[in-house]
Amino acid sequence: MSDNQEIILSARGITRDYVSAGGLFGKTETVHALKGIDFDLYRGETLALVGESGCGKSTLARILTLIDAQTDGELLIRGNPVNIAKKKVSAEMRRRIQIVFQNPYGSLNPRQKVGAVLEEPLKINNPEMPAEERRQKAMDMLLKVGLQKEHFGRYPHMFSGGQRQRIAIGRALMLNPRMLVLDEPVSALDLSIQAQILNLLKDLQEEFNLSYLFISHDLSVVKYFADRVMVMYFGEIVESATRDEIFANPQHDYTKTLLAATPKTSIESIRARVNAHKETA
Ligand SMILES: Nc1ncnc2c1ncn2[C@@H]1O[C@H](COP(=O)(O)OP(=O)(O)OP(=O)(O)O)[C@@H](O)[C@H]1O
Repeated sequence: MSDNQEIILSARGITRDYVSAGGLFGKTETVHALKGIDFDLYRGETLALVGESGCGKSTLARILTLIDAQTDGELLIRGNPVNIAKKKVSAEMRRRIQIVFQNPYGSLNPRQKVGAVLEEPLKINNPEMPAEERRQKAMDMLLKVGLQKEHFGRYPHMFSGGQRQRIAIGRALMLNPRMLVLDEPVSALDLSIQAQILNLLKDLQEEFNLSYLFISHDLSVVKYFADRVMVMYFGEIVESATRDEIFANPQHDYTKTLLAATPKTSIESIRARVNAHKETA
């Protein structure tokens, strides 16, 4: 956890209902996707959100990144309430929280060269910025995420999955956010590439003092990567503790079930892969 305990984001009783028509006899149906989520995210920490498919992880990710509105409850960014449904949100707040999705293939525009992908957030956020300055910032970011100068003019399809995820991470960082929501950022990648991307994320976190909300179904990755862990089950956080506490002494039955389903070997192997990558880097 961070030394200075500065809270970047707080969720207080966040709920999200989805109401859909077309149930039996045309009745509406309500899915209670989130049922009162409470947590604080501190500066510089990685908070993992784990749970099985359908438990509400992506719904929470969309609310935290101001893509979707909560049905009830309060979201605070550095103490300031934000509510997109009530238009209580500034461009500055949007800038501060960015998201990286699981699928680097789907999240990049195939018709945009990498340089343009990286320049776009600056173009939208600060149209007055001179073109040359924008280009330079995009080029600096390209190198920072481990790509090369000559990649600037290439299209996304010319890159591997890992390289595309580097581009997506670079794009997310262009506006100097304080927080990234990482929604299964390495799940679509080969195991050896996962280690490289996790290392890149760790380096960037240290350099920019970033806070991460790290969504994952893979507890071996979480054990390597997270400082704290929240376990979600049917729209509720059923357990929340430090990484070491969760893995050594899980309290909730569902957490125990999740842990029992993760082979010890996979936890060891992610550590070995990451260390191997560090040695060759
Ligand atoms: N637009 C929607 N309309 C109706 N129900 C939805 C909608 N989006 C999500 N849900 C429902 O809300 C619940 C939570 O879904 P959500 O996608 O947040 O879960 P998840 O944990 O992210 O799952 P996955 O890992 O499969 O993406 C599920 O029951 C899902 O069917």
